Amino acid sequence: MSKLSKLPKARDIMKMYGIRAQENLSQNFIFDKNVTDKIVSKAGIKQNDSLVVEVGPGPGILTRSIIDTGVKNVVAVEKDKRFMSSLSLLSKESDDVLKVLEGDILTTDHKQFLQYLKEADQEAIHLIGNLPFNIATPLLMQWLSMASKKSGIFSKPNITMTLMFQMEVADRIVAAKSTPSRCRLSVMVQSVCEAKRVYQVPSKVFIPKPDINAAVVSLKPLTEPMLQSPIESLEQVSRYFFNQKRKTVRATFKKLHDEMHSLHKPLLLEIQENLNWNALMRPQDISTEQFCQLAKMFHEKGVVC
Ligand SMILES: C[S@@+](CC[C@H](N)C(=O)[O-])C[C@H]1O[C@@H](n2cnc3c(N)ncnc32)[C@H](O)[C@@H]1O
Repeated sequence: MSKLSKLPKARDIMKMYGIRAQENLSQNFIFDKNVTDKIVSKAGIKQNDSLVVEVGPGPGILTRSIIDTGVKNVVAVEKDKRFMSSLSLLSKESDDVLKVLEGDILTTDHKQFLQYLKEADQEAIHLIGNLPFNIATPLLMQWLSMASKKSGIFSKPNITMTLMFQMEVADRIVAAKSTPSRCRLSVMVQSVCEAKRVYQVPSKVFIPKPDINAAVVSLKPLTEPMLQSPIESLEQVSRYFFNQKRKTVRATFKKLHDEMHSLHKPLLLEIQENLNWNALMRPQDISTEQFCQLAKMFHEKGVVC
């Protein structure tokens, strides 16, 4: 039995410190360790893996499941200072495997994670979290951008993200082309990562219970990059196409042509000819590779949407 099991239960922590869930921090807690153990098993964390970064540990049940794997370092970033006392107790009990940072994950300097890795470390790194739903998509976009530029923690190889999203967002992240949930987010994610939905979590496991179910998604940066332009070009191109979701590719190119500066019009026609796409496709039928190809051409020719 884990020595952490001697610590107060999460519900008792909430009572002891008089903590109530705050909606503005998207606090929907999981108190059932069987569920958090399952999330951790989906992450594939192994004993002696170098580092797990957890977003928003809150009362720390998922954190306990992570520590129980025997990983060398866990860095947990929590914005709500009301959890600091119980998390430092957990840190002590973990023999300092757990390091707690009070702050906002969106602005946390990744040097605070990198300090726990050796220069030549090739071991697995995990980013994990029952994400606060109000920052889940902006955080994912930030990490995709960093992964595409190999900056921050993404300068290291062998990173896996195991992240909980609202079910509808998880469906959009993993949606294949020509499926109903396909959108700009699917293209952005799949241009940088391999994405799989690995665990469906019913709303009843959360306290307070949200209106919708959630799902855990596993994301692994591609070893052979598909994106050959800055991710911002892909962002711009895919946004333009998905803003006219019902239009065919031909109609979208025509609209773009009409809106463009006259200097760019010949370049656009050249791009269109080289693409050799089915003009009757709609944005959801365009593959991620095709969007990346388009973004590269736009970037190289200096054309903006
Ligand atoms: C959905 S709860 C999950 C809590 C806990 N991991 C669990 O599974 O029970 C989200 C957690 O993220 C924290 N949080 C919200 N916004 C944050 C931010 N910008 N940076 C870091 N933590 C944040 C909340 O305070 C809360 O503890």
